Amino acid sequence: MSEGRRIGVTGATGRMGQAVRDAAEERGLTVAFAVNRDADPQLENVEPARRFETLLTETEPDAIIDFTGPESAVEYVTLAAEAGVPIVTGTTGFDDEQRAALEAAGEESPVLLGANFARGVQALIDAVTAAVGSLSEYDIELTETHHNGKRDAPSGTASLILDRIDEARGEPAARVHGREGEAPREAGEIGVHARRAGDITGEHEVLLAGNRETLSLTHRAGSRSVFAEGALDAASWLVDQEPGFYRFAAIAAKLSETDQ
Ligand SMILES: NC(=O)C1=CN([C@@H]2O[C@H](COP(=O)(O)OP(=O)(O)OC[C@H]3O[C@@H](n4cnc5c(N)ncnc54)[C@H](OP(=O)(O)O)[C@@H]3O)[C@@H](O)[C@H]2O)C=CC1
Ligand SMILES: O=C(O)C1=N[C@H](C(=O)O)C[C@H](O)C1
Repeated sequence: MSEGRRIGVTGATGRMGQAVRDAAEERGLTVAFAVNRDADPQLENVEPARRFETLLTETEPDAIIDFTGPESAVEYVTLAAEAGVPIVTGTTGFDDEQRAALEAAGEESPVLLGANFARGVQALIDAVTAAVGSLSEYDIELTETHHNGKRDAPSGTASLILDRIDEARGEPAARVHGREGEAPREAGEIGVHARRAGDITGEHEVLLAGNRETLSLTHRAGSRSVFAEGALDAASWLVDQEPGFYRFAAIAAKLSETDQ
């Protein structure tokens, strides 16, 4: 997002909300408002979530960036769309109904969803798709590792990668979440493993194994600023778009050509 633009931030005191505000400040953007569910009245510049609608009208931001939880993200996306303000959400863990609500909001105003705003993850997905295409008979296991505060599992990124593998294979694979007891591997299934530990920012590994070789493709995020920068780039692109429901994966390549 370019200097001088004004953004609203939801989930502002969360891990990502804080990273977005820091990245915005570094770029010379103005945070028009910041809200959090239970904002501490002692905290400067963060208001309680119930003031969201009022702040939308009062501060007229160019775009909103949301990293909260599925229920609240749907609420913010719906309200922003009604007000005609473009909104980027990086929240993960949506169910089908919530996803449909996000898509419906896109009919009124630009809405962009991204399960992972790191450029390296987009490259990982491309590499995985290519590998699955040429190693079609190999077993696949996916492991994602995140900090101990993460709520949803598997990660939004893991689900995205699994969807792309299904597309590359031309059919949906059975997703086996962890294994316990007598659980021999069935042909074609994908084992999915979610680890939660310490303050790990986010790692995704796709393992492809044949009988005499393995290929391991891994992305590790070194800092949340990677996600925050990607979300700001997405917002910068979104403010010039017509109403619609957009996915980060579909525009990431355009951003890397222009903004980096
Ligand atoms: N797309 C991407 O690149 C990335 C996506 N994410 C996703 O972003 C989301 C947030 O992650 P993270 O920042 O680590 O989580 P945190 O729990 O650290 O932050 C979420 C924040 O949202 C606040 N919140 C919850 N409900 C509301 C509400 N109704 N109104 C306003 N604020 C609210 C929480 O407040 P309280 O603490 O009071 O509940 C908290 O401050 C997750 O879904 C995560 O998977 C994370 C990293 C990168
Ligand atoms: O909760 C996180 O931290 C992250 N969530 C996203 C996800 O669920 O894929 C992206 C990133 O891995 C960090």
